[in-house]
Amino acid sequence: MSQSLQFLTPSRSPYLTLPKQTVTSLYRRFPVIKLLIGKHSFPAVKSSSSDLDATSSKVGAVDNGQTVVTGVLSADSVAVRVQSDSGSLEVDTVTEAELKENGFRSTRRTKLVCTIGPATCGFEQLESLAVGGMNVARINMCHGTREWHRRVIERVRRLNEEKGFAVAIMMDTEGSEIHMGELGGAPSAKAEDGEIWTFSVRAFDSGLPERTIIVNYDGFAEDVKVGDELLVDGGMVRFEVTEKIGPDVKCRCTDPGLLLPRANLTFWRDGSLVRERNAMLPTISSKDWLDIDFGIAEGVDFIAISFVKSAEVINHLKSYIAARARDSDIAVIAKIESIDSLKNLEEIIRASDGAMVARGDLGAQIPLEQVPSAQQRVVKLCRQLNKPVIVASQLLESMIEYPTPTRAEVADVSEAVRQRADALMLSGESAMGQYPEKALAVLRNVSLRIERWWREEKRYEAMELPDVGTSFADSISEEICNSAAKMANNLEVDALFVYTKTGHMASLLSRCRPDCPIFAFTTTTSVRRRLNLQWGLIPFRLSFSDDMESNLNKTFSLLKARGMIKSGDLVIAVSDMLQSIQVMNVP
Ligand SMILES: Nc1ncnc2c1ncn2[C@@H]1O[C@H](COP(=O)(O)OP(=O)(O)O)[C@@H](O)[C@H]1O
Ligand SMILES: C=C(OP(=O)(O)O)C(=O)O
Ligand SMILES: [K+]
Ligand SMILES: [Mg+2]
Repeated sequence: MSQSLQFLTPSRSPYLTLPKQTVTSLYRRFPVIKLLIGKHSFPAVKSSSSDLDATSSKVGAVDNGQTVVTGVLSADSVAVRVQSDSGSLEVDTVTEAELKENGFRSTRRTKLVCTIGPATCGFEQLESLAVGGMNVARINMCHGTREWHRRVIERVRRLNEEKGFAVAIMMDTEGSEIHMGELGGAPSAKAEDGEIWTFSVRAFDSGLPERTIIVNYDGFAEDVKVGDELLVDGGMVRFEVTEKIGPDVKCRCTDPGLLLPRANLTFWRDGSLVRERNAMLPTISSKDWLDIDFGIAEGVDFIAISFVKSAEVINHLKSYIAARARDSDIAVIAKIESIDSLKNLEEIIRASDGAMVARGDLGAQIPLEQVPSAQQRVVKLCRQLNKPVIVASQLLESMIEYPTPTRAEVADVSEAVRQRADALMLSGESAMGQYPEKALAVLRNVSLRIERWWREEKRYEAMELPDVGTSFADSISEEICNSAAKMANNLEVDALFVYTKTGHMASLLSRCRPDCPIFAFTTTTSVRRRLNLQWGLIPFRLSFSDDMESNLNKTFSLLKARGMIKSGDLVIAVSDMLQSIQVMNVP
C-alpha cells in the first residue's frame, strides 16, 4: 500500500517553502511525496531519511532520473527550487560568449582541472576560475577537513546553479602513502645542507622538538636502513639515513630545500625504490573509505583513487558506489603513480572510467627520465580504450611563485596538448600558489594555440582505434561515431551534434578527436558535468525525445535564438536513439 501526497507549487513561483517540522512529519506519514509543477507531478526525494534531522539537507524531485527540482532543507524550512525545464537549453555563459564571438573553430578542446586549496576556495575565486575555463574542480582529501571540502563543494554547486556552469567535482583520495605530518603548525620548514633531522613515528604530546618530522607509517623506523636515501616530495629535498634509535630515524640533509606539511616520503636503497611492508598497505585506507562515503553523500562527479595497484580495487570501489549511490553515477579515475600501476596498466584502465597521469608521485617511483614515455603510453592507451585521461602535476610549477611560466613548462603543456590528452591539471599552482588565474590562463592559451596549429597544419596522426564495444549494438555505435568523425573532417563541417542520454556516444566521438567541436546534448545535469572532462565536448543539458527530427528543430531554434549557430552552418548529427548519421545545413 503506498500512500502519497501531492503539493501544488505556488503558481509561477519556483519555490516551495514548508516548515521543516511539517516536512518531517509528512515524511513519517507519507512514504511518497509529489510536487506538482504545472501539469506535471514529480516525486520529491530526500537524499536520505536521516538527513531530515540534520540542520541542512537536500530535497529534490526526480523525473526519469533527471533532477528537475532541487532544494535545501534548512533548520526551519524547505525551499524547493524548480528549474524551468520546458524548452530550455543549459550551457554556461563562457561557452556561449565564446561561440558567439569567435565561432566553432576557436573553442578549446583540451579540458582543465584545478585543484582547489586555500588560494582558491572562496566563492569569487571559484567563479574567476570557472570564467577562466575550469571544467573540473579537484579537492585533495590529503589536505583540509571534510567541513572545508563540503563548503567548497557547496560553492561550486551554487556557482553552477546560479551562473549556468557545469563545473564537475573530483574528489581525490589520500591513499596509503607514507607522508610527513604537520610541521607543528608552521606553513613550511627549511632543511639546510648537512643538518641532522629526526624522522619519528612517535606521538609528541607537548610540541614538536626542533628539526623533527613525524612520519604517518608505523613500520617506518623498522623498514628503513642506515644508508638509505629519503626523498621528500619526489626529490625536492633529500636526506641520508645515518642512525636508527628505536622509533627515531636520524637523517642528514643532502639536498636542501623547503619542507611542506604532509609532504610525501619515499626511500631508496642502491638506486631503487624500497617497497617493503608499505607495499602491503591497502590502496583504499579506512580513512579513504570515510572520505568516499562523504563523496558519495555529497554527490561528487569523480572519485580519483591514489596509488592504484590493480584492477581489483577499482572493481571493488565501483560495486561499492553502485550499491550506495543509486541516483548518481560517480566515475572512478585511476591515478597512475606507482610501479604497480604501470605494470598492470591495461587491466586498470579497462576497469576504470578514466585515468590520471599523476606525475608527482610517479616521478618519485620511477626514474624521472622515464616519466615522459610513461605519460605517452598512458595517454595513448586511454584513448584506445575510450577512457578520459588527465595529465597532472608540475605543469606550471614555477607559477606557484612567479607570474610567468618557464619556457620549459610551456613546452611541457604543449606536449600534453599535442598528445591530445583529455585534460590538464593544476595542483599547487591553483591550490596555494600566488597566481592561480594566471596559471589557468596559460593552460587555456597554450591549449588553444597548439590545437589551432595542429588543425592548420593537419598534423593528423591517425590512431588505430580498436573496437571497445562488447555487444553488437555497441559496435554499431562505435562505427557510427568513427564514420561521423571522419566525415566531419573530410567535409569540414562546423560542428558535430550528439544526442546522448548516458554520454557514451559523446565519448566515442570525442575519442576520434575530430577537427570540429562536438555539441553534446544530454538530458541530465550529472551527465553534462561528467562530459565536461572529455576532449572537445561542449556539453549542453536539454530535454529531448526519441524523435530526432523534432530534437534537431528544437536545438536549431534554441541555439539560433541565442546566437550560438546561424543559418547555413554545416552540422553532422548522431544519437544513441537512432542509428544514423545526418548531414545538414542549419535552416
Ligand atoms: N584543501 C587544502 N588545504 C590546504 N592546502 C592544500 C589543500 N589542497 C592542496 N593544498 C596545498 O597545495 C599543494 C598542492 O596540492 P596537491 O598537489 O593536490 O597535493 P600534494 O602536494 O599533497 O600532492 C599541497 O601540497 C598543499 O600545500
Ligand atoms: C596528482 C598527484 O597526486 P597527489 O597530488 O594527490 O599526490 C601526483 O602525485 O601527481
Ligand atoms: K591525493
Ligand atoms: Mg600523488
